[in-house]
Amino acid sequence: MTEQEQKIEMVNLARSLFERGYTVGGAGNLSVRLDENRILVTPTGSSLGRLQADRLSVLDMEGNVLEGDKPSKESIFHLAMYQKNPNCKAIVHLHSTYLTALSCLENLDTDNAIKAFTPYYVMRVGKLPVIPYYRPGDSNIARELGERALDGKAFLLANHGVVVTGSDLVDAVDNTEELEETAKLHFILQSQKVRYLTDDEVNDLKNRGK
Ligand SMILES: O=C(CO)COP(=O)(O)O
Ligand SMILES: [Zn+2]
Repeated sequence: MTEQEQKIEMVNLARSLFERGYTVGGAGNLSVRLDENRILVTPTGSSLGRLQADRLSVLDMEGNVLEGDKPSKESIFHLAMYQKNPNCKAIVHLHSTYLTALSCLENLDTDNAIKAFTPYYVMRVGKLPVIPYYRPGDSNIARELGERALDGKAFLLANHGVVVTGSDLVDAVDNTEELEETAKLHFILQSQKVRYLTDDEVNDLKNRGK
């Protein structure tokens, strides 16, 4: 894909997320690793429903702006994750309803906020560690996500939202949609007796990919 095609893909996927209610207002941000030395990221304060390809921010790995508008205030955590995990090629950060609701609960299991009860959650995401609350844009989010970037594909930011990675932007968006759906089911099933997948069932899925 050319760089221009990657920009257009980001605009289209962001609009699709916005139109289906995964994000509102100016919340959330997306990024893609363009090459060894540069990332593409959504501008700060922008609605994911109304991005423009030629205004997306291009940054070097130190966070210097090479092209486009002022980048997301969360670019520092995006950069930290790319620097620590070379397999991470795209990142979606949203305040989607069910995952954000989950992030506000007390007494979450910080190693894994959603225990597996469906195969696609295991195949696409696996587990959901929780990062403690810091204000949006705080460099501590970058420090924590950098330290844990190799631990998994998705992270819940306490009292804030979710961060999901992928092998490209389509993969990161698909992982995010699956995870938001899993959080929704988690709440629907809240007062029911759930049969969780057994360790053997989870391991069998892990070995098969998606
Ligand atoms: O979700 C957000 C902060 O956590 C949105 O911030 P930006 O508009 O700077 O990307
Ligand atoms: Zn946010």
